[in-house]
Amino acid sequence: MPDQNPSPTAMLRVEGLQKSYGDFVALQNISFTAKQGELVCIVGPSGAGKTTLLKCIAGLLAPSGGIVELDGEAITGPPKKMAVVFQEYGRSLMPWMTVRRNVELPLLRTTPKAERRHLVDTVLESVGLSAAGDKYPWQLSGGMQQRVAIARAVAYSPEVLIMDEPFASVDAQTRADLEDLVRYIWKKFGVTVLFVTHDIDESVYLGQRVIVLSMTPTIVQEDLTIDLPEDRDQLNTRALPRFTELRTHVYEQIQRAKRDSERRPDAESPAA
Ligand SMILES: Nc1ncnc2c1ncn2[C@@H]1O[C@H](COP(=O)(O)OP(=O)(O)OP(=O)(O)O)[C@@H](O)[C@H]1O
Repeated sequence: MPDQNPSPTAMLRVEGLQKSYGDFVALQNISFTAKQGELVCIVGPSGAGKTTLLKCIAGLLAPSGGIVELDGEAITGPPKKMAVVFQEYGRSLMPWMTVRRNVELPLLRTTPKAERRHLVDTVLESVGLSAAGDKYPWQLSGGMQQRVAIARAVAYSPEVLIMDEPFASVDAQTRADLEDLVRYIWKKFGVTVLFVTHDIDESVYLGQRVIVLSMTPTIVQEDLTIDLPEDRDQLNTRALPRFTELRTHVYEQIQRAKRDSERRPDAESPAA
């Protein structure tokens, strides 16, 4: 039975979410909430259903059962208050439009010109791309392109920002910079962030919570509070003994998820 009296501060509520592809149960029973302004990371073994979960939350896939609510309203299609940043930034930016135009695109029908210009300036500055507004995406590095995708998502003033493996295809140094950018943007704009990653260290570094998914059929195996100091930086935070403890814990949870799925006699092997 779903909670009849959910917390008034839950920006996102997922309750008993189930998703099947034909006979294959990808998500069995997923429940969690994210409060307004929280930064929640989701990790799990490959094929656990992270993308499926995000697509259900983003209104791109219809759940087979359960509830997904944004700000108290059921999600039945892509919600206006939500923006999504995917891994393939190359495919999400329009190569024939300048950076400025790309960022402005979702605002064209909703925001007057002067306000739009100001907004685009603000977000480009926030992601360190003030000087690149007149360039085209193909003139930028991968990391810069992903900054444009983040700027565009933020310009839209979403209440929830969904990020699906956004930094999987950039180099390690750029990745560290982009992680810091996410925390900066999150604090500056007060947006609720749901961040899916394969990278355990990244999830612990970024998140206020880390949700660990089990293998298919998937449930929430653990919802872990990351009790690291709020002010984080790549060198000092990652050198904290507590950081090591938390990453070890999440690593063990993911190993457990894999072992449990191998032991299940009826386990279906996920499609390649
Ligand atoms: N359209 C589909 N039809 C059938 N099965 C699917 C479909 N999409 C995903 N699946 C299956 O559902 C399961 C979860 O897939 P999903 O892509 O959500 O996992 P994931 O955790 O995001 O994976 P990865 O970490 O490898 O990106 C997998 O076993 C996958 O093969």
